[in-house]
Amino acid sequence: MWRVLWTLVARAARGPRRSCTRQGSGAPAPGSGATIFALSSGQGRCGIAVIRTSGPSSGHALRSLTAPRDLPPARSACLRLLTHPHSGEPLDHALVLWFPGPQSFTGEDCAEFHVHGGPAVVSGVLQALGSVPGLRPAEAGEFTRRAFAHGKLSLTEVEGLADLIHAETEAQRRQALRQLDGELGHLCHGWAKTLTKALAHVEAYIDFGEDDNLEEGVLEQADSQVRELELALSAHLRDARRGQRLRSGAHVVVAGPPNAGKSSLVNLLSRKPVSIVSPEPGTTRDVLETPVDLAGFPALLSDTAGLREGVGPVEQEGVRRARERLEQADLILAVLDASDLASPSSCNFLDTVVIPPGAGSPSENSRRLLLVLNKSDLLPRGGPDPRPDLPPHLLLSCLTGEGLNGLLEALRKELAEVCGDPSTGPPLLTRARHQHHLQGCLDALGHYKQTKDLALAAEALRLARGHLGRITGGGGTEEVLDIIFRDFCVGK
Ligand SMILES: Nc1nc2c(ncn2[C@@H]2O[C@H](COP(=O)(O)OP(=O)(O)OP(=O)(O)O)[C@@H](O)[C@H]2O)c(=O)[nH]1
Ligand SMILES: [K+]
Ligand SMILES: [Mg+2]
Repeated sequence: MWRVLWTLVARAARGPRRSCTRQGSGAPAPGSGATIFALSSGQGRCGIAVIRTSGPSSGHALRSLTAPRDLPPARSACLRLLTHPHSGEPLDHALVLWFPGPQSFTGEDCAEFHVHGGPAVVSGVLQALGSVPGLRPAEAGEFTRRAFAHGKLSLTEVEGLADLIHAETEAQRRQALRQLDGELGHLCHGWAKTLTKALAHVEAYIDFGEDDNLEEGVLEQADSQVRELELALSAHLRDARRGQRLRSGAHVVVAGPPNAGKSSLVNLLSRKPVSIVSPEPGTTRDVLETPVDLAGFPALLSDTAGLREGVGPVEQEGVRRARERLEQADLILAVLDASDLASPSSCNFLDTVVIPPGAGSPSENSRRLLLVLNKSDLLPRGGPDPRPDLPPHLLLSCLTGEGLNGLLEALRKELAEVCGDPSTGPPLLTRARHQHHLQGCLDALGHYKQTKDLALAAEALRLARGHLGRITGGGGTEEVLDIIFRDFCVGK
C-alpha cells in the first residue's frame, strides 16, 4: 500500500495536468544572451563605486579592461589597472572580482569593478564596457530578473530584496530580510507539500477505490489535511493587512479638541515643524500628513483640526475631514489638555471618540487608541492623576518633553500589533498579491469540500496548489513580473 501511495505522491507532486514548478528555474531570462552592465552603487560623487556585468561575455569584458589580461581567481578581489580596450588609456586602479556562473548572484558569469567614485572614472569605465562587443547597458531590475529566471531567487525573495533596498525603518528592514531569506516561500512550499499529499490520497482512491490493497480512510486523511490547511491559511489571512502596513506605513491619526497640543505633538514626533502651533484654538484646518519613523515602525502621521461644534464653515469642513480621517486610522493618538479636562470640548471628545457609546469590551478588531493627556507641566508637580477614572492614559508635556519616552514605548507596542512584529511571529504577507493567492487557495479548498465528484475534488486541490505556487513565482504572468521588477533601480 505504501509503495502505491508513495508513487502517487511523486506523481501528484509532478502534477499530471498542471505543473507548479517555479517558473524561473531553467526558463531563459528575457533578452538573455546579451551581457549587461551597470553602475550598481548610488549615483553621484562617492568614495567607491561598484560597476558590474552579467552574461556570457563578462570574462571577455574583464580581460579587455584589465592588464595583465588573465582572469583573477574566482571570487577574490584583485587590484588591477583598468584601461580602455581600444585607446589603451588608463582609467583607474580598481579592485576587480570574477564570479563564474552558476555560483553568482544572477547564475551567469559576472564581473565587478570597484572603482574610485568620481563621475569621470565611472563614466569612463561604463563607456569602455559599452565598447566591448556583446555588452549593453542593463535595464532597471535586470540583474535581479536574471537571478529569478535562473532559479537563484523565488518571487517572494525578489520582493524581499526590493523591500530591503527601500527599507527606511528597523522593522521594515527586519521584515524584508526575513522575506529575502525565504521564510514566506518556505511556508508556502510547506503548504503546497501538504496539498500534494492530500491530492495523492484522492488520486489513490480514484485509481484503486475498489482495490482491497488500499488502506482504509485515505479520503478521510485528505479531508483532515485540507481542514488543517484551511485553519493555517485563515490565520495568515486574518493578519494579511499587517505585513502590508509594515511595507507602506501605518495610519496614525492625532485627534482631540482644539488647542490640546495636537500639532505640537506631531512636530515633536516628526522632529520637524510640520504644523503651525499657536495659542489660538482652530489653528489647524486641513489634514496634514507626514511620514515618520515611530519607534522603529513606519507610520503616516496625520495632524487634524480640533473637534468642536458651532464654528464657521471653513473650520467645520476641517472638522469633517478630521472625522473622516479618524475612520481610516490604524491607530488613534487621542490628545487632551490635562489642565482642561472638564471643558465641554474635552468632555465631548471623551464621550464620542475615546469612549464611544456602545463600546463594549475591546475585541481583536476594535480600533486602537492611545489616550494622551498633554500639558502635564501645567499640573501641580508630583500631584495625583488628574482623572483616575479615565481609560488607561499617558501623561505628556510637549513643552518639556517629559513623558515622551513612555509614549514612544507605548507606540512601539501598539504598532507591533498593527503592523506585526517582524522580530518574532510568523512571516507576514507583505503584498496584496500574496493575500489574493492565499484567498484563491482557500476558495479552491472550499470547492474541494463541497464537491461529491472525486475528479473535481482532485482538480480543486490542483487549483489550490497552483495559487500557492504563484506566490513564490510558479506560472507568474509577465505583467506580474513587470510590476515587481519595476520597484528596482538600474544596477540591481
Ligand atoms: N504648557 C504647555 N503648553 C503647550 C504644550 N503643548 C502645546 N502647548 C501650547 O498649546 C497651544 C496650542 O498648541 P497646538 O499644538 O497649536 O494645539 P492644537 O491641538 O494643534 O490646536 P488646534 O490646531 O488649534 O486644534 C500652543 O500655544 C502651544 O504652545 C505643553 O505640553 N505644555
Ligand atoms: K492652536
Ligand atoms: Mg493644530
